[in-house]
Amino acid sequence: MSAAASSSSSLFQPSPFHLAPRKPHKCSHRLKLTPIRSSSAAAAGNDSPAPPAPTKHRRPADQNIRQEAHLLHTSSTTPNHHFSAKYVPFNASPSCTESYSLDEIVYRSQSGGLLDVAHDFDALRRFDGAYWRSLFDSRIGHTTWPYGSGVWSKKEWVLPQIDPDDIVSAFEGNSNLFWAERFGKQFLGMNDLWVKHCGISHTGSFKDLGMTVLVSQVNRLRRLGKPLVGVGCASTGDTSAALSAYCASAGIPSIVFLPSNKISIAQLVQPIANGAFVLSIDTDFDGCMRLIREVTAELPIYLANSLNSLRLEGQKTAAIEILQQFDWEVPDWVIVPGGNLGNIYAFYKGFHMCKELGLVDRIPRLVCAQAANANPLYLHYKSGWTEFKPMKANTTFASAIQIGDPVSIDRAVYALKKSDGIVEEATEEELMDAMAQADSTGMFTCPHTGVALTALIKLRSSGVIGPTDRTVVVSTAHGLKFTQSKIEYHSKCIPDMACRFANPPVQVKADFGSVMDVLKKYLSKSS
Ligand SMILES: Cc1ncc(COP(=O)(O)O)c(C=O)c1O
Ligand SMILES: N[C@@H](CCOP(=O)(O)O)C(=O)O
Repeated sequence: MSAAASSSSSLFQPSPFHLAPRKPHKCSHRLKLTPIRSSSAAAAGNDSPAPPAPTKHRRPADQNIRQEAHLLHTSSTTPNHHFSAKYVPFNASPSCTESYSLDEIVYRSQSGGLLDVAHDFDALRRFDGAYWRSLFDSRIGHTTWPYGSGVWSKKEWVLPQIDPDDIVSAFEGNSNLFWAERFGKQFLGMNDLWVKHCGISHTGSFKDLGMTVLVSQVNRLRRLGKPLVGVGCASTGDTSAALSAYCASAGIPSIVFLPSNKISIAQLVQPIANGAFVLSIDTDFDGCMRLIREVTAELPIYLANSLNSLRLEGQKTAAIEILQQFDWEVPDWVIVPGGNLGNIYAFYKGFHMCKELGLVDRIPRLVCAQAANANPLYLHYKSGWTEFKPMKANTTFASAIQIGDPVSIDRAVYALKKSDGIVEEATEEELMDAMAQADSTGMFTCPHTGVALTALIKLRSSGVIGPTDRTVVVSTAHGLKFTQSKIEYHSKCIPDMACRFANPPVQVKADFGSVMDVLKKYLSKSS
C-alpha cells in the first residue's frame, strides 16, 4: 500500500502507541482584547506620507472592527486610489501592452501563458523604503481591520483597490520565525538557522496567505454582480482546506477535487467539515488539476489554484514578513519545498518588491526542494534548464508535493535564475529522517519541511551553505496534518527504511519493579 494511502486507511485502526485520550481541561478564564486602532490616515488605508503614530481609543460598543474600518475608509478625504494593480502576461517584454483589470475573470494570457499581478511601481515609489518599513511595522500586533492580518498589513502591495468591507480574513500570516538553535547546532554546526512556520496558521498551511486574497476578490466580484456560483480547486490537501475555510467564512460555495486515497485524513476532513462540495476522484493531483481547469472554463466557478496569480500576491507577504522579522536585514538563504511551484515565485516576488522599493538592498539566494519521487523541476535544473519534461509523480510521504506537471514551472525557473538559486531533492528516507531530527529538537514538522531540511543538510555538507550563513527554512504545513507518517516512522514499520531516529514507546507492565527497571536502563544509557 502506498504511504499516503495507508495514511488515510489505517488511521482508525488501533494505534501502536496505546496512549489513552486525555481529559479536556476546564477553562475558567477568558482573555478580553481591546481593539486598538491607529488614528493615522496611513493605517486607515490612505496614502499619507507620514507613518502613523498610533493613538489608543475604544470604538463604540455597538460597532465591530469591520464597521469601524468601513467608516474610516468612507470618511477619508484621500481615497485609496493612488495605488493600483492589474494582470499582465508573465515575464512579458516591456513593449507588451496586454493587460486586464483584476475584476476580470482571466487566468491565462492571449498566448496561453501565465499571468502576473503587476503593481504600479511609480505610485509605490512616491514613498521611500523607510516609509514602507515603518508603515508595515506599525500594523503588527493590532486588531485593526484588516491590517491585523500579516497579508493585509501589506494591503497596498497586495490588492490596493479592494474595499476593506470585501476582505475575508482570518488574520492569517504573522507566523513564527523560529530560531532553530538546537537543530542548527547539533546537526549542522550552524548558529543562525531559522524556520518560518507558515503552517502554524488558520488551516495549518501557507495556503491561507493566498486564499484570503483570492476569496476576498471573489467576494468583491460577486458584490459587483459577476455571475460566480462558487470557487473550485484541485488539491493535494492544503489548498482545499484553505479554500473551504475562507469560502465558508464568507458564505461562498466551494468545490474541491481531491485525488482518491492520496491525501491525509486530517486534510480530507477539513473541507468536509467546512461544508465544501468534495469530489474524490480516481486519479492523481495532475489529473484533478486538468479536470478543474476544464470545468472552470465551462462553468461560472472561479479557479482557486495558484495558476490564478492572485494567490501569489498573498503568499509573497511571507517573504516580506521574514525581512520584517529580521528588522529588515536580508538572510543569505531561503529554502522552500516545491510542488505546483507557485510558492517559490511568490517568495521571489516578495523579496524583489522589497528591493525595488528600497526596503532592503539585496535579495536572498533561493533554494527549491523537491521530493525525489516527484522531482520534475530538479531534473530540469540538473539538465541545465534545457527542455522541461513533466512526469508521472510517484507516491511520497510529502504527499502535498506529489505533483509531476507543475502549473507554475515558468515562474519557478524565473525566480531561481533571478536569485542565483539552487534546486535540491530528497529521497523518502532522507526527508523522513530530517523531519524526525527536527522534531527531536522541539519542532513538529511536516514531511514537506523534511524535504526542505534535507536540502539544507545537503548544501551544508557540501559547503555551499556556510556555518554562519543566515538561513531560513520555510515550513509549509503543520505536522499535525501528517501524524500518520510520523506514527509509521516511529513504529519502524516502513519497508526498506531504517528509521534511524525512531523513538517508539516502551511497553511496560503495571508494577513498580518493571517501571523502575526500564527507567534505570534508560537513565544509565542517557547519562
Ligand atoms: C505543505 C505544502 N508544502 C509545499 C507545497 C508546494 O507549494 P507549491 O505548490 O507552491 O510549490 C504545497 C503545495 O503544493 C504544500 O501543500
Ligand atoms: N499542495 C497544493 C497543490 C496545489 O497547489 P496550488 O498552490 O496550485 O493550489 C495543495 O495543497 O493542493
